[in-house]
Amino acid sequence: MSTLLIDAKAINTYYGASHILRGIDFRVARGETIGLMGRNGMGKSTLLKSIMGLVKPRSGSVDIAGQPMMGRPPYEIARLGIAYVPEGRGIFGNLSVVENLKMAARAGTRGQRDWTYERVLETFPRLKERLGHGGQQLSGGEQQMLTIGRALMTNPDVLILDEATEGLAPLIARDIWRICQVVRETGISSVIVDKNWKHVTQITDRNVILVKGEVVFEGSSPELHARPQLLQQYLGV
Ligand SMILES: Nc1ncnc2c1ncn2[C@@H]1O[C@H](COP(=O)(O)OP(=O)(O)OP(=O)(O)O)[C@@H](O)[C@H]1O
Repeated sequence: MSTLLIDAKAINTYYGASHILRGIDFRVARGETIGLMGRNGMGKSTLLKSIMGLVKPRSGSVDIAGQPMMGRPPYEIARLGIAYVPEGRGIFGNLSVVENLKMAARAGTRGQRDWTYERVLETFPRLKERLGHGGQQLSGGEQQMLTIGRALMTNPDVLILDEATEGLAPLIARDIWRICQVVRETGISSVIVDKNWKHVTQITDRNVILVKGEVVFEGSSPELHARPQLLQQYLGV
């Protein structure tokens, strides 16, 4: 079995005539935590959507767990163990917290059921206090936790978080980072897109920086920290 859970090669993605992703290679190995960084509009979300089958690249290949999946629908990609939490959430506002979580439950690709309803609630004590609430009655941070909790209920091999802490109060954001660490410790791979490079690089094995749809840096957190001029140049920090 391939050890690469995601193996995207030479991806070129367009929106109409705009050439957004320019020959990107991006891979995720089992157990790896990856930071995907870059300023606004550099193509991070488009890369994630290209992997998830939400946007079809014009050329390149996307293999998921060793299977060629480019152009396949998102649910088929999710079935291969990829859980995607898009920017801006996406819970079912008219369903309760319990319903949102329980409807997502399934075993992972190897039959694993590490993330049960009970474990998700232990990990997100705030949700436990809101079980009967409808999704739309939750605060932004609670909604984000519910989306992540729902993704974990699918027992994924890879968890993809696009701007999960965006707009959240610092205490709530800290809770999301704690959860990222728990996810890492349970051996699930993650791809984390976040503006806070300090938090990102604390938990990542590898970081990828995009500028105008191209990979301009790829390396470990110590490698990135050793080159502060890159942070300045590519992230504007
Ligand atoms: N549906 C769309 N149609 C046309 N252009 C789009 C669409 N979505 C994104 N774009 C453009 O594609 C480029 C890359 O956007 P993308 O959302 O992938 O960037 P990003 O790095 O995720 O940044 P952000 O943090 O702002 O989401 C931007 O120039 C954006 O304006």
